[in-house]
Amino acid sequence: MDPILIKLAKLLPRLEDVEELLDNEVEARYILKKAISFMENCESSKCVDEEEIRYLICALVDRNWERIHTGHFSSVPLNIRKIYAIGCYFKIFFLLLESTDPGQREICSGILDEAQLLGCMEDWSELKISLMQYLDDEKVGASVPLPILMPSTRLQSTCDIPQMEAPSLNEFKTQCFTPRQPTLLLNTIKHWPAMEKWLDLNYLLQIAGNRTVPIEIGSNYASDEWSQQLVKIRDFLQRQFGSEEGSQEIEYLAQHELFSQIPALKKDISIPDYCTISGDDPPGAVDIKAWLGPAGTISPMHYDPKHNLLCQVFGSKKIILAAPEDTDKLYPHDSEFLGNTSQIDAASLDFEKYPLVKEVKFYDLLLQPGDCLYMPPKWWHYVRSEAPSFSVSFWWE
Ligand SMILES: O=C(O)CCC(=O)C(=O)O
Ligand SMILES: [Fe+2]
Repeated sequence: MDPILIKLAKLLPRLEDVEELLDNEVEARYILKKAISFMENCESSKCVDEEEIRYLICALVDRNWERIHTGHFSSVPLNIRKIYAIGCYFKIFFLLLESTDPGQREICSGILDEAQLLGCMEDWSELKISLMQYLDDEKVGASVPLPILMPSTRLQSTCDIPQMEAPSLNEFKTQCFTPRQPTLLLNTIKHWPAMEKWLDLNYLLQIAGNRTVPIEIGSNYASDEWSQQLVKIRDFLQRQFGSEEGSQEIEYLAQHELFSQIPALKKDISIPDYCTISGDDPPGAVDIKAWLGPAGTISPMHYDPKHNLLCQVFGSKKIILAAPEDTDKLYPHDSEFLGNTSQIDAASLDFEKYPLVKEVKFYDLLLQPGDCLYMPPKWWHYVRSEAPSFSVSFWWE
């Protein structure tokens, strides 16, 4: 066995670590007990049961994948997600015992991403990070090179909210944060390495192509045709920005914590200092989300509970805002999961169907590369990309 793998295997969960997860989980207990004891001894002896344990671990992963996909994700018990993640770890080790060639490592990297996206892995973060490094040293090339986007020049456009040129922390605090005033902050992220590097989509492909991410399919998450899928970034980039671009259904890598999944990309951005200004003492963590997609992605009118800086790396976005005071006139959906989302199409208002909308004050703006939009909590926003676009949002309290 590869000496690095032997070291990594020592980080695998032991029975005493997972005991409390397995209270009513007879099947999982039986399988994990066998797998744990196999891995603890795999250095010294060849275990006769290897084939059987490998099979059982795959069954455990499949069974808990099904349980995770039954009902709404938010109601899946945490221990099921943890058992799924642990099963994935063991599945990866069994695959690596078979072979560590690049193809096999890519398969394992996909399993690890799914474990991270669907499972709950916070108790095993050392193992996760070490495994990620071990699996992720392959660079991916494109079969047909992806385009290198041109830096765009600033367009004249209407802006119904105040604009400030990279304000100081104090200006931001007194003129935006404290009065809860949405503001367009011009040329605020011009210094990010991402501003140049990400224009070359082959760079994103190289660094992240092998990784699996959740993609939204269909242009609007509130419509019936909308769905989500886990896909390789390579396939997503090729479909949406490669030579076939435009012939496909719109796919959107939306609201995803890409930078904790792929730390190499985080080096290209930085958390704006404005996020240190906080109503909480000490300030809480900042949630960083990536939004990458072709022209025509739509986030329907909705609000979020936190302060938000939506930063634009490339492409531009048409944004329509409305104040929290107008919530009752924006016809939020009745369902629990869409309660923060309006039924109206903000880009094409239908006063007959939604008469109260006539009384709403809407604010239009165009978010352009290098700029960021400050949105206070609960402000409604509709967002449509006008060109291939990459934004990064920072949410904080
Ligand atoms: O850019 C988008 O499509 C939506 C962004 C958004 O809703 C947010 O940052 O909260
Ligand atoms: Fe949002």
